[in-house]
Amino acid sequence: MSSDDTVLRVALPLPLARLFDYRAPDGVQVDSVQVGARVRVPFGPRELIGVVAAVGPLDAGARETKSAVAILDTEPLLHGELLESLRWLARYAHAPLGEVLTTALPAALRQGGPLPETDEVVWRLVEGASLDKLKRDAMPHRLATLLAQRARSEDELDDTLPGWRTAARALSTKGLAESIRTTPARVAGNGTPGPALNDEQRAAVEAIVAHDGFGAVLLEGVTGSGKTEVYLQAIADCLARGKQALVLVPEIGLTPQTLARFRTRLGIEVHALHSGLNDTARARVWAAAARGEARVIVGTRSAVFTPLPEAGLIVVDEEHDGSYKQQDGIRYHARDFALVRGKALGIPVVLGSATPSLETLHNAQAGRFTHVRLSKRAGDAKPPSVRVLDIRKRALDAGLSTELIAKVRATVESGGQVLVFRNRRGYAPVLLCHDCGWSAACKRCSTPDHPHPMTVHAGGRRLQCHHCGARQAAPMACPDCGGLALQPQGVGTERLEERLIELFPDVPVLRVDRGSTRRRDALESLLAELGDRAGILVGTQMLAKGHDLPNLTLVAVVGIDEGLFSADFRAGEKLAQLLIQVAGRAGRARRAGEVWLQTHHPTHPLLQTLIAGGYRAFAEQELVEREAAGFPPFAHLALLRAEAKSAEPNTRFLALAKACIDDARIADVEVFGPLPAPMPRRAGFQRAQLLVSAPQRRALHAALEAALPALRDAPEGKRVRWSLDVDPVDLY
Ligand SMILES: Nc1ncnc2c1ncn2[C@@H]1O[C@H](COP(=O)(O)OP(=O)(O)OP(=O)(O)O)[C@@H](O)[C@H]1O
Ligand SMILES: [Zn+2]
Repeated sequence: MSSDDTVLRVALPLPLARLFDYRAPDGVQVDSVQVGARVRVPFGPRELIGVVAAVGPLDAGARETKSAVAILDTEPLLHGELLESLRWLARYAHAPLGEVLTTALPAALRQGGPLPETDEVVWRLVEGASLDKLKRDAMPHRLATLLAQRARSEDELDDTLPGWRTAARALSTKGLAESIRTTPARVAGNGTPGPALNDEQRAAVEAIVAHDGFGAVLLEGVTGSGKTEVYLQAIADCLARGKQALVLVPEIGLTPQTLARFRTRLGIEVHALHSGLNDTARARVWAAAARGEARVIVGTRSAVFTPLPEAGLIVVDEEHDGSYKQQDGIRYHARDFALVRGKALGIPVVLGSATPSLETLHNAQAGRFTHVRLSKRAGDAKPPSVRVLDIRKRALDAGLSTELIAKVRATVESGGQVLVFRNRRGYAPVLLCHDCGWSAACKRCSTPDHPHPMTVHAGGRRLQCHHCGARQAAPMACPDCGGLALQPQGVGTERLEERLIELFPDVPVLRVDRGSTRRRDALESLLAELGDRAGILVGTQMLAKGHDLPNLTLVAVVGIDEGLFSADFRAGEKLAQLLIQVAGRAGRARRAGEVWLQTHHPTHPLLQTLIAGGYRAFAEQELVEREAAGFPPFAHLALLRAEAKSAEPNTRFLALAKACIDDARIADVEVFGPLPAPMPRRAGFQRAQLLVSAPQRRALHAALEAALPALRDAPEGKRVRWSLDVDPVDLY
């Protein structure tokens, strides 16, 4: 094959399910171009960055083939396992490879930037430095003590010891410390040993490290049972074998507290990857991992795309967490993709949770995952006791019953901390006119049949739509009847906070939700400020995870009743997980914890089962029901969504899709719809959907495979925004 007849097949970031052929740039030997290298190519009037997916013979029927502008990588950026896994993902999501690669690469690399340098300035003590002359506990002494454990990069010092630079200068002048440029992670020191593991924890670590090759391990441990200690030991083992470890955590679980714990215990630089990093920093971590310099990477969802040339272990903490599912673009599930990668890499994957997803439990029961349990809390902590408070016919004060207020008072008076959990941000869920019954609805998200209420914020002065973000000032008078009887209905976290401050003026009341803690570390400093003092935290699910508050003894759950009656078949599972996780914040240290649950439905089966038998009993019952109803994990779903300014194009497109799937005549595939989405209008768009279900994945994929080519070309498809979600988590 002469190089004249050889072309580069390039994956471009376009919603087109094909590769694009280009000749090598002028002066470049086509044979020298490697699959996985980035390339800059002309596309219409613009230039795009793509990735070479294959090098192959020119298609005989091809018209003029343009030349690429430049090859950006001499070594392939994507190769080996990661490239193969991403190709798998493209097939599984029925998405163009170019879009999958765009999702997987850090923005700076996607835009064509060079693979960044990864050496950093690292501080260390000079040989034989004596700390005797330093004043104890002064900054230079504290810095020197840190450096005595191991050398540390400037980035890490910024995180751990604010204001360290002056101290470093002082140490350097005294000839005690020096800085060098090096690649960070190679400067391992000694970790600080953690608590001695209990028998269950030890068995769990052994079950993980026993895997020589791929194996999925479900680590089901009650809240506070020491799952993190198990991860840390397994990671230490992985490091000792000279391998890299990747740890995935939920979006709100990656706190500076977690990172500090990992760094101290492992005695090595831990690279964090999360949405708070800028593009350069992300690309640097990616590069450090690709070069094998980053040995431990802890990150949120998209960190699952980190290259791991020397992989040894992947951990997915809180594997049931909703934030692992990407909800737009390429709708991948980080836990599921972690399993795919683990298999391709031949390494163990640990899925940890106190409340495993039903998918994962089902896999464990079917024998596909090893199942290990931590059945009790670590150390001296006891499980919290749970009390259900029947509030039917009781007077409520900002949603709080008299008994509950008395209990909160008793708790703070005895020096304890209280968490009041309410999963609704804002002041009140609805603004209602008491004269005529008008209520404030979002103009962009409501239909005549489905008014979507706007949430009241700022003590009643502002209205906000939690779905499309629309905001406006609250009206002074009712727009319908002109009456002045507008009243916020129901209770959100803001209103609870306001009332609790009035009721308990002598203790700090802190509100924790997305409104109050936009910045990543804001929550951390709020909690640090509270310390061990008596006080009250009011919050949404942001408070349900990841935080160890030793002095928190009472968790009060108010207003979860909406969740008991949702139409979504996963609502029960989500509510059960949330309740167990929130309850798990209570009594994590020596003081015993209590959970009080206020409800109008004390006899609801979900609550009854959870209280009598815990998450286990709930999950078992729910699995039976899912099987009977033919829902996941006993069926596999794909959701085809369409949105348009009016309803008609959606229906046309989805009807066509249904016809295409029906025509394919794949056995056992069922199609439901077209139907309006559970939220039939959002931000001015009408929304409809088609649900495809099959008992076997293979049948589901065959049906999609058969229908998609026609849908991609159909004129009906050009009049709507449509997307396909394989394994949807939210059905709207
Ligand atoms: N073997 C042990 N002995 C004593 N204390 C332990 C032991 N293992 C863990 N702990 C302590 O128990 C607490 C809970 O541990 P850890 O955070 O690992 O639990 P977890 O299961 O990850 O918690 P959760 O998932 O509920 O957030 C921590 O303060 C930890 O230091
Ligand atoms: Zn809206």
